[in-house]
Amino acid sequence: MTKTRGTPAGTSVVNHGVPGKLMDDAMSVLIDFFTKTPAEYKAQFITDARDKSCVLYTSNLIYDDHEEGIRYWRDCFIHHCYPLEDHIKNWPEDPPKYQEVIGPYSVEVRKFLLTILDLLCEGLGLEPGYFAGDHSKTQLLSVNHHIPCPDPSLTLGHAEHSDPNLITALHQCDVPGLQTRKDGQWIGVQPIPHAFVIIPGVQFKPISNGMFSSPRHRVVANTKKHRTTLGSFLVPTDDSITEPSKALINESNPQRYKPFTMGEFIAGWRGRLEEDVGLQPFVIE
Ligand SMILES: O=C(O)CCC(=O)C(=O)O
Ligand SMILES: [Fe+2]
Repeated sequence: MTKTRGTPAGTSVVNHGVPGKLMDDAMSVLIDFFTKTPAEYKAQFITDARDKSCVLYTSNLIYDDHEEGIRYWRDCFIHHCYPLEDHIKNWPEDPPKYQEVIGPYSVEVRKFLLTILDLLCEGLGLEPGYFAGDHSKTQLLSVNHHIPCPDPSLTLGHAEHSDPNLITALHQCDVPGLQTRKDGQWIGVQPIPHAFVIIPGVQFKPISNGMFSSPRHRVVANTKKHRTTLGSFLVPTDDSITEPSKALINESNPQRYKPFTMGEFIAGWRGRLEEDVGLQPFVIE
């Protein structure tokens, strides 16, 4: 059985079934991608077209639209992972082991996340497998790379946010930086070797009829070291419906959210950092 260590940012999970060697290989391939793969090769992934298979960008995908105009101290590489055979051919060929390592890594992380989702079903009164179809069909690997920052007091590696998707498994390198908010204070989420930090996304608030909130988190920049993290995101398809679990609704706990599709949610979300603002259109007053 998985051994969990509760932190307010979600939960760091070890003994999760993803082999430690595969995690180390994945981390080292991605560090190589950011630090050794020639810039001329990587330039092919820099694009404004958001429907491209792989996108390499700096700061925040949607910062031009962002009302606060926030810029992050990070580079990010993101691509689809599921179904593997549809996407692997579009992934980088430099480092040469990219596809050979990240293919099995993404398959194993997906299996693990689906197991976690089944455990969450129990607590939410949903039948096992409830999240296995369209709710979790889109799988993204989002890799953050933060170079050393001369003045961390001026910027953040990643601004405070909640993840807008269903669930995230975050794999940190050994350089700290992730922080979570608890009782108005920021607390560091220390990297634990071979652990994943599980971050339930904003979708769990309406699914749990308001019982769960998605943990708010941010990343502080570091003056000396590079920091790399691999985020595996499971995201509902655009037409998948999010709605409160019927098992949690009764006379004393009436339904608090209308059903909505992921497409409707994302159209209004557009990088808002507040989960409650993104969910506001679906609240039953
Ligand atoms: O890099 C980290 O530690 C966190 C990244 C994160 O929160 C995200 O990609 O949503
Ligand atoms: Fe996040």
